Amino acid sequence: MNKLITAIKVKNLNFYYNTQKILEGISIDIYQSKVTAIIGPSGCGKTTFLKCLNRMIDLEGDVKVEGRVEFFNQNIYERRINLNRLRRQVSMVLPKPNLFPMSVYDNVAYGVKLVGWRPKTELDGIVESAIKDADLWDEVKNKLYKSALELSGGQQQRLCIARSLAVKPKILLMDEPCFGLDPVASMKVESLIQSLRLRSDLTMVFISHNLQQVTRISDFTAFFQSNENRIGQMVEFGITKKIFSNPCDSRTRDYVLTRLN
Ligand SMILES: Nc1ncnc2c1ncn2[C@@H]1O[C@H](COP(=O)(O)OP(=O)(O)OP(=O)(O)O)[C@@H](O)[C@H]1O
Repeated sequence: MNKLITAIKVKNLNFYYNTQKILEGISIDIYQSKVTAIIGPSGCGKTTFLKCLNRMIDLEGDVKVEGRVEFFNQNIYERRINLNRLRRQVSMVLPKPNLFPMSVYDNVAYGVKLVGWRPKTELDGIVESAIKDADLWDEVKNKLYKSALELSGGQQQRLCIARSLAVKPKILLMDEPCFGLDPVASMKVESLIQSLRLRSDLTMVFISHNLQQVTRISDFTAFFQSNENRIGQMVEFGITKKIFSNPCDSRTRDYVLTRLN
């Protein structure tokens, strides 16, 4: 493997909803241009962790974050951080498509327009290339001005990814991107992640309960689990092949083996 560059460095992260501790002592490096999967049982804090990486967690109300999350060496919990810029650079796709009740085109153009005015021809080019990057162009090129909500669930999810790609994020966070999709639609999202993997300018982090999928599309895997006090911890992090063939921790082995076989 080539020399790894850290895009996001998480150092000793603790997280609380109200006063309840949800995550404890999480330290992990997210490597640039690589795909990192977050796996673990329901309720161990995977989504919470993902939202800490671009401060979407701030929107959850009474929360407290301790420790550091550095995005290319800058602590994102510093006061002077520009949150809109951060969330463009570290973009997040949710489990259920959350498109706006607007046309396909306007959904993808939305974030780009927020950044600043551009001539129509330039905007058209950005929208087309983001939809192509999301492997969706052939399916929607004749429906650009129709409501995005008329697309199938799988197409809507790929359009959400196109909307994120349009603002040229450095990191794409995806929380169970195949949630609720049928196997064919799920496979299309998976192929899309595979094709985005070839891009050296994009780093991806995704949560999945489908461990077969994790072995197919991730380079690194982090296994999270709640401890006896029901606080989420990262049990193990490593190269996906190693986590699934020869993990260091018996808890990882138990989780992975019972779900893969
Ligand atoms: N907005 C909230 N306020 C209070 N507690 C919350 C909130 N959101 C989540 N929690 C709690 O935080 C803990 C971690 O939840 P989280 O959704 O991060 O887990 P998860 O590992 O992503 O679960 P799943 O795999 O089921 O999606 C759970 O105990 C959950 O009930």
